[in-house]
Amino acid sequence: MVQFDHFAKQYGTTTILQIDALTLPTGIYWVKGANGSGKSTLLRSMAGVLHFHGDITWNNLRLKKDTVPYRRVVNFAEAEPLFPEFLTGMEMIDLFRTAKGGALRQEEYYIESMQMQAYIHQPIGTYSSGMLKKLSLVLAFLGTPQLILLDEPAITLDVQALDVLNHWIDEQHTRQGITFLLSSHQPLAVEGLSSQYLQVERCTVTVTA
Ligand SMILES: Nc1ncnc2c1ncn2[C@@H]1O[C@H](COP(=O)(O)OP(=O)(O)OP(=O)(O)O)[C@@H](O)[C@H]1O
Repeated sequence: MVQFDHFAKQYGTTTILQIDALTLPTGIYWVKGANGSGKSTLLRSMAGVLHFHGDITWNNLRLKKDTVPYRRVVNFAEAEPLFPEFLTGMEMIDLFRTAKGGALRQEEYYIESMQMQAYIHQPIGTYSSGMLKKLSLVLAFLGTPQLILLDEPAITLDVQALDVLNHWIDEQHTRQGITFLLSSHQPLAVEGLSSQYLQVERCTVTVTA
């Protein structure tokens, strides 16, 4: 369960989001909203990447007080990921898996199902945008996350890769009870997607049936 407690995010003097109190039970949420409404700001705040006022809690872990344990179970993939170009995909995976406490060789299932074997040992600087996106999605599933935040996961993915991603989400939600927040401008074909979604509008976030 996610809880927002007097959450507010400003850039300079402009308030982008204000959520006094909001609880999100376990589930799969589609985060909707117009360009510039604050979807990425919301997800980046929840990931602990941005400074904000108030606090966000995942179960009993408060982001600001329990930062390390919170970030261990909350994984995030940026809309437009940026990684050091001189590292290989596998080196990034090793770094993330170790930091997130994932089991040895956990990544193999994800690499194989996304068919990334041919380039996973190549430097990231040689990757296309779709290859980079796939890597960022693999990283978001490593460790033992309880909440996964995916910002625009569908962009640059081919149809086959999108099917694989939908399967990962459905499988991890069903088997492990992982909660997902997925921001997307396109309708998502995830099987377990709840009928509720998060509507982000300037300054407000509402859960809508
Ligand atoms: N670093 C920043 N400095 C100042 N303003 C910012 C910054 N980042 C985002 N904003 C502003 O915050 C608002 C929300 O941006 P955000 O990227 O969260 O929107 P979004 O809903 O994800 O948009 P899109 O659908 O276009 O990706 C926008 O008005 C944007 O201009």
